[in-house]
Amino acid sequence: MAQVKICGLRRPEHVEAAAAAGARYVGFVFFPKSPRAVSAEEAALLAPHVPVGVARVGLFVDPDDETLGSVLAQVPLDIIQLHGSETPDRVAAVKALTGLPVMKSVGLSGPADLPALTDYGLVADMLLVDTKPPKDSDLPGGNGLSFDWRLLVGRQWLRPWMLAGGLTAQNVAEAIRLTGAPAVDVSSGVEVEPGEKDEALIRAFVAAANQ
Ligand SMILES: O=C(O)c1ccccc1N[C@@H]1O[C@H](COP(=O)(O)O)[C@@H](O)[C@H]1O
Repeated sequence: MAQVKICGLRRPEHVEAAAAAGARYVGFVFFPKSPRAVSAEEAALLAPHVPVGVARVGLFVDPDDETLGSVLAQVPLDIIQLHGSETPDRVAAVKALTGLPVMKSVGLSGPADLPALTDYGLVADMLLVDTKPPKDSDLPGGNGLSFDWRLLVGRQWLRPWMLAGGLTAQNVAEAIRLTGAPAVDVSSGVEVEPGEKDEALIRAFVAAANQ
């Protein structure tokens, strides 16, 4: 049974649906270019809908210290997700600045990308193994694209990790079976259109991940 993170939540009813379905993490996207972006003020209104036992993850893309400080002053977050081109040194600096665990994304398209998981495993608290974004995409994640999961077969890293990238209720069980992922993260796979989550799709995803 894999743990589930539902990312890119923007409405209280979807936060509650994710938690009720059994998600262990909910994600708020602080990246203005995303169709799932929320402001700190909006996230502050969502946070009280997250029950105890469910972690509030703040997703940032190459944030500066001021952005992190401003969001954290308004929103009670449990984990910082860094989904940009942050270096290992920057990951360590964000941990020190915020005092929170940091989950660092690593985009994969082939075997040459795998060593980054070892490098970030030395500093990040968790790893998020995602699909490398297409070169012409405005979004470094949340594109609904999978990578070849066979890249991960038999591999282990220094830190707990999550699998992401193009997961849906239809493919998540197979992705977990193949990779042994202890946790999975989904955004566009539980949406009816970019940025619009759907409660039935959320429930179906969590059920499929728990098969
Ligand atoms: O969801 C977004 O809009 C987003 C924006 C910028 C960086 C990351 C983003 N989402 C993360 O991307 C992966 C995969 O998402 P998907 O399921 O393929 O849509 C996931 O970790 C999200 O947290």
